[in-house]
Order: sequence, then structure tokens, then C-alpha cells
Amino acid sequence: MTQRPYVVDEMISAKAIAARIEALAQEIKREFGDTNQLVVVGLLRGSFVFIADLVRELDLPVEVDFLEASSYGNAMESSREVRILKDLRSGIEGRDVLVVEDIVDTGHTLSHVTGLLTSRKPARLRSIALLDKPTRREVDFGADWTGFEIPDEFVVGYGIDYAQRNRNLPYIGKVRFTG
Ligand SMILES: O=P(O)(O)OC[C@H]1O[C@H](OP(=O)(O)OP(=O)(O)O)[C@H](O)[C@@H]1O
Ligand code: HPA
Repeated sequence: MTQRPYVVDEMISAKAIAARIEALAQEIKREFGDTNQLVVVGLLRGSFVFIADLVRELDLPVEVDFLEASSYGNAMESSREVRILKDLRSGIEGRDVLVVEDIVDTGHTLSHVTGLLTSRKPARLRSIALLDKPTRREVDFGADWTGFEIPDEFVVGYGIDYAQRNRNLPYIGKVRFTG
């Protein structure tokens, strides 16, 4: 695929992300502080950086598991078809579950995954997304906790990609085409 040239303009700094995660971890601890059976589920691939930072701020006994869901491929538009490419390793029936997502855009991914995991009868299921783009929503669904609400821009960095690139940027930036 030939890629149009683009640059990435910083939108949310690494420092601002770290401060927000500290505050979110406190809120999650208030919700789940009474449990010793929390499973933190990262949605691959986009959430791998966020979940790594979040669990290290969570002063709770946790298990970590991953589920891989994909709907964008290399495109900037959702296919609206969420494919599960890798399932959880552990059962979640009767467990407390926190789903960790990098971004909620159209809402298809988080809504689909939440439906799937709810059918497995967890005791409690909550979700957290680092970013929320509410103006793009096609499904009436949102995370229980959100790091930052952002405008309708295609963002990358901190785990999030454009055609598999830029996941390793330490900040969130917006893609700006230059040609
Ligand atoms: O709210 P939505 O419109 O469904 O978009 C959000 C999803 O899109 C991206 O996943 P993608 O399909 O690009 O897979 P990836 O996580 O492997 O990058 C992102 O990581 C979210 O999971
Ligand atoms: O803004 C975005 N950037 C990268 N991947 C995405 N998946 C949904 N929205 C986005």
C-alpha cells in the first residue's frame, strides 16, 4: 500500500497522560477495592501501552488477560465488523472484569466486546478508555471511565496506530497529511 505522507502533531503529552492515569487508578480502586478477583482485560493491539501503565498504578491484586479485536485493518474508517482474533485465556464467570480500551470512536468495538463478555456472566463488568471521540459515535455506548474526550481527529501514539505505524510514540498526536 502506498502511504500518503503525513506528520503527527502532538495533542496530549506523555506527562498529561501519566497524570490522568494516576487519577483514574484511584477511581478504579474505589470501585473495585473490595475484590481480590479482578481481571483486567486489555483489547489488543491498541491498548497495550495504556494497560501496562494503568495496572502499575493500580494498587490492587489483579490478573491480566488480553483479547484481540480488530475492525479498522489499515484504514481510517471502521469496517463496522468486529473480528475477535484472540480470545481470553481464562474464564470470567463470577469474576470482576475491567475492560481496557485505547479509544472509543464509532463505539462498535467496545459495544461488541462488552456484549461478548457479558454473555460469560462476570460478577461485575466495567470498562475504561483512554480516549473518547463522542462526535463519531454510531452505537450508543461508552466506557465507564474516560481519560480524555477528543475532537474528530485521527489520532496515533501511546499504542494507537495508523496502518500499524506510530504505536511507539510516547504521546497522543493527530495525523496531518502533507501531500
Ligand atoms: O469505536 P471504534 O470505531 O470501534 O474504534 C475503536 C477501536 O479501533 C481501534 O482498533 P483496530 O481495529 O484499529 O485494531 P488495533 O487495536 O489492533 O489497532 C482501537 O484500538 C479500538 O479498539
Ligand atoms: O483516531 C483513531 N486512530 C487510530 N485508530 C482508531 N480507531 C478508531 N479511531 C482511531
